[in-house]
Amino acid sequence: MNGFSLSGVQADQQLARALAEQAGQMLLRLQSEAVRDHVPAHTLKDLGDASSEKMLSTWLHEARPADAILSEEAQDSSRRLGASRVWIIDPLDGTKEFSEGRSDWAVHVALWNSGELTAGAVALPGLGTVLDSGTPLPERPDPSKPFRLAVSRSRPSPLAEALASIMNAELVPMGSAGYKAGAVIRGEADAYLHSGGQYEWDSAAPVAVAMSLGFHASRIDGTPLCYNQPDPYLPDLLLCHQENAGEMLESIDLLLKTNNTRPNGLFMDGMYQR
Ligand SMILES: Nc1ncnc2c1ncn2[C@@H]1O[C@H](COP(=O)(O)O)[C@@H](OP(=O)(O)O)[C@H]1O
Ligand SMILES: [Mg+2]
Repeated sequence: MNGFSLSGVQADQQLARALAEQAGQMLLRLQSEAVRDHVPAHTLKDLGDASSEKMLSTWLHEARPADAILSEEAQDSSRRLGASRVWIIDPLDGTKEFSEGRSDWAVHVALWNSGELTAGAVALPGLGTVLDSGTPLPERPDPSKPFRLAVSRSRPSPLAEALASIMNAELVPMGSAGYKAGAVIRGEADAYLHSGGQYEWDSAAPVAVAMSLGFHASRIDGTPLCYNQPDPYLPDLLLCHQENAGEMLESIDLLLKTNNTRPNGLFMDGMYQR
């Protein structure tokens, strides 16, 4: 396709997709060689994060030299706070799962432009797919089947566990925020709930993709997710179908009110004690 025929938004979207896909393929090769050569998990973790960061930042600097970048794997700079265009990237989301030779990990590339996420792609190399605003949606699941709530496999949020219990929902544990958001988009889960800690790079691309496809995405109190903030800590997220958002947010509100013993909330600040 001739790049000059694309509008700015389409060109950014195409760039986000190409970058996520290329980095994902490189990581997939790295992972399979490392598994073959019995490379220790902690070495593969560092190698994966560093190689994907290098690839994405080099290509972004070449393709969009004027834009700022916020990345999990690079030193943050205050320059991004005065920039109108900021690429928010997580070069390897689900690093733990990647290092264990699993397939639930992702590459996140999103563009924040003047207050909005305007482009995004989530590569799921373990599934051989890249999700973006053009991803076709599967048929909706049978509503008589139990509601499936995607949660972290290594640190499931107590709020998600409590919500699943009152909704009579099944918990579906998986690694990676992008993979869990992808499970909702791909129809493998009905919602993704996270609380207790996360950063802008964990959710920006998954949220950009999901919202462009018409899904609901917000903080767990229903307020908008705001990106390119001075502090990139963005600890919680609800991603679901629009028709489930109202009921889920009401139930979450009830749970937070009945369990709220500190200003940030028992479930919200990651300090929950069993
Ligand atoms: N309590 C917490 N504090 C900070 N980051 C968290 C977190 N819980 C999950 N995350 C981050 O969110 C991503 C998805 O986590 P999970 O697989 O547990 O759902 C991971 O990103 P990375 O793999 O990029 O570090 C993980 O580090
Ligand atoms: Mg991440």
